[in-house]
Amino acid sequence: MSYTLIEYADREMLAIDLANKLAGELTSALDHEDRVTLAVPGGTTPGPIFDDLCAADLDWSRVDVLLTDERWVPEDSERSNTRLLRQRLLVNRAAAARYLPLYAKADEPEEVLAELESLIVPQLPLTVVLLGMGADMHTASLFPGADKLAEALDAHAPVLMPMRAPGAPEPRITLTARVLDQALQKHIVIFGSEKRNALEAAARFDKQQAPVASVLSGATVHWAE
Ligand SMILES: O=C(O)[C@H](O)[C@@H](O)[C@H](O)[C@H](O)COP(=O)(O)O
Repeated sequence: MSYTLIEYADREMLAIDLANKLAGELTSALDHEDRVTLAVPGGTTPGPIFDDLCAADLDWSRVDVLLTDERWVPEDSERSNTRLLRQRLLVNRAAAARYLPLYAKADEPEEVLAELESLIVPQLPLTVVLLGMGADMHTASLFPGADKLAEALDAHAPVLMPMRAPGAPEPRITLTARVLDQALQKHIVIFGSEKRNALEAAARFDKQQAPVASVLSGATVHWAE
């Protein structure tokens, strides 16, 4: 399973360089496509990347932005990834992008799954995907031990799936492994030694134990201490 690892001097340099790289890939894709898609993670890692990327000089009006996964909480919750995106990515020049939601008001994701999925399906394959990873080797909301993990890792998985996992305090909704893996450009961003060791170990585990292994092939991993 071959991936490329880039080490950065610090997290700030990583954010600047990675934002430039993502913007460059979107710009190149826009040269020959009417519309392109950018999928990004939530969590605590990507905020500084969004702060740089939102200022990129490209035709954001032809970019569809979506999350790789969402926690099933209202948009005003501190835990909402949508909230993070609205505050730090869908601002500045990137405010012109179209946002494809992974959340709608409903008690459970199952109630609105088909509606959310129908907006995403026409935009596939994803042009550029940025993923985060947990030290438990989950990526997006593909958690080891999650109730529907096997189905979400399957080559014939639907595009979007609800997911509940022991390590996740609320239900999740996630793009499935095959959708993430089929992205034309794949990037994974991780900070710290614990995650780097986990990432390097992931290639030796099966995908059920290390879901991130399902998207590693051909990916670029961006790391800073
Ligand atoms: O909603 C989420 O939590 C994510 O999309 C998730 O997959 C995240 O990328 C990892 O859990 C890493 O999270 P941190 O960046 O907070 O360590």
